[in-house]
Amino acid sequence: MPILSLQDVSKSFGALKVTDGVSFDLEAGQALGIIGPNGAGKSTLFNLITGNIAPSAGRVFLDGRDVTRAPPMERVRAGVGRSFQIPQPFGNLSVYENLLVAARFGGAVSGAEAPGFCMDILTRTGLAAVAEKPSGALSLLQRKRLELARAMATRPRVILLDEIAGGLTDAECSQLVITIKAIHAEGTAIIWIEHVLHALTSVVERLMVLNFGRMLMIGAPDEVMASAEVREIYLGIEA
Ligand SMILES: Nc1ncnc2c1ncn2[C@@H]1O[C@H](COP(=O)(O)OP(=O)(O)OP(=O)(O)O)[C@@H](O)[C@H]1O
Repeated sequence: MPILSLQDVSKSFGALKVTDGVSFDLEAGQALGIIGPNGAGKSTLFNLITGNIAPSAGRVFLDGRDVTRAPPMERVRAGVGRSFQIPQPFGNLSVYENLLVAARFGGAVSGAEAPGFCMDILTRTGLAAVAEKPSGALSLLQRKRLELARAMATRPRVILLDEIAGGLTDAECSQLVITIKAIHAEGTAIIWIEHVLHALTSVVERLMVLNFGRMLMIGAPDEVMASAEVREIYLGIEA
């Protein structure tokens, strides 16, 4: 059974149909990339998965359970992790303290377990050496790593990443990709919206193209990128 399933999900804001009949399944441990032009409805799709917005039509399932009307916190507890559901990092708190707040907020660990749990995530996301640093003093790459760490703090089985590679140099991006690959290799499913295509396609097994809220194509990344229609849409927006 897929861990996540969308069935004919649509969302309109007034007359604007932002998500138009999207259906797909995500199996446990799978990594799916999402690409599409600005305004294609990518972030809206994440909000529909996390429960931050309700669909106008269609259904969302987690582990076969209909969560279409379930609030965000219930979905977090069911294993959907996304960094921005947790309050933004407090710049004057340390990296470790920020993660502790996220872990306690997500309810994934008891007070006694939390320190070890958080240090383990900081190690896996490459932040152990800066655990005591105020998060406001981090480099961009480290802030991205903290975003990843916060997404992991709720013990997710699927992590939603929204343009996490944006703004990084090629070298920094490669370092972040190594960490994301390691998290994926541990069995965590990933859905990743990203304009930095080479980073995305080095991680995901499947790629979805959204255009005007509709799923234009989903499949193996090389097949999707070989499509003439996709190449045309993507012309000029590839990072
Ligand atoms: N709450 C809202 N109310 C009205 N319109 C909205 C709302 N949220 C999003 N939209 C509109 O829906 C469309 C899709 O937005 P969305 O942010 O999902 O696109 P996106 O593919 O993530 O774009 P980007 O790559 O720029 O982040 C846009 O036209 C946006 O203006």
